[in-house]
Amino acid sequence: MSAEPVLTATDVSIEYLVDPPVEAVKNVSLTLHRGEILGLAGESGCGKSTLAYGLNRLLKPPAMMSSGEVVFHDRDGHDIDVVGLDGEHLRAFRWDKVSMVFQGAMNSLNPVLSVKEQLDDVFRTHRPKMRRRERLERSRELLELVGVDPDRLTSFPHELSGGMRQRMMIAMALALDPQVMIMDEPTTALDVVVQRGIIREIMRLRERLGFAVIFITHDLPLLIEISDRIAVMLRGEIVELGTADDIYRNARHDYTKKLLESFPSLRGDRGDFIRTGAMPVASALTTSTEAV
Ligand SMILES: Nc1ncnc2c1ncn2[C@@H]1O[C@H](COP(=O)(O)OP(=O)(O)OP(=O)(O)O)[C@@H](O)[C@H]1O
Repeated sequence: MSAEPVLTATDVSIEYLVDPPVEAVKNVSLTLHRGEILGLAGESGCGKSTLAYGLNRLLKPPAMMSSGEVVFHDRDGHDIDVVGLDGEHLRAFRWDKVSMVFQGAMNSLNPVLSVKEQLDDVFRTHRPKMRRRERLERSRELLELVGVDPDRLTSFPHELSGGMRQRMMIAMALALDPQVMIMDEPTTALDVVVQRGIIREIMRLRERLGFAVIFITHDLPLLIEISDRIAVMLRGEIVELGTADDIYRNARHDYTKKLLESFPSLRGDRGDFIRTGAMPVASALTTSTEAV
């Protein structure tokens, strides 16, 4: 992780314009650094997804960003005012600079197109100069990157296991070499062994490709395991933000303490294996390399 910022949010507030209006995100400021994994923790309904969607300009009515600034610091040195983007510029920004992996790949993948056709779509839209052969090579490479046999390119989503579909989503999110990936409960619907395999893959890819991650999950032990820093949200506000070690060992806010206590595996000595050793993820997660 570097100290160089890649995404800065300042005083972001987001409302759902329903009756009565819901203030889902309130004056949130945070900085995501290049290559860092920032975990977003907090109970259901605290505003994690709304904030993530806001950062990537994916909010749809009745959601509205009522105030705030989001700036993307591109690797070529330019700053992009994300809130001000529209039309072609917004389309080029999403996927290219910041991509997103949602829970439940079946809802995000197109059921009537093969994986190859879906990856091809991404390239044809964002990299119109790429030749057919290059697109195919890059698609095969992406599948290999996420631990799926490239021969699966011709498969349709329903022909793949849940874990493979989620890996395909990650491949699509990686397709344009984004600098930030927002992952909203990317493995929640999967069983624990599959989850661990995918999380390990994400960590490995992050090391190799250097993108930063905003990782959203209810699984606080997992967040402590994989994050560099963790932001704890409560009723739309970030009430604590610190290194994962600090959050785990020296939580200050009562709510963070309560959240930690609600995970028995984090209490007392049993939790001490977490984040010890040089490779926390490898130490605590299974070492199977099978793509499931
Ligand atoms: N379409 C909507 N209309 C009105 N209120 C909404 C809508 N979507 C979300 N909300 C409200 O906004 C608040 C934040 O919701 P959000 O989904 O961002 O929370 P979350 O922390 O991501 O929850 P979860 O972990 O369950 O996904 C909640 O109070 C929720 O009820």
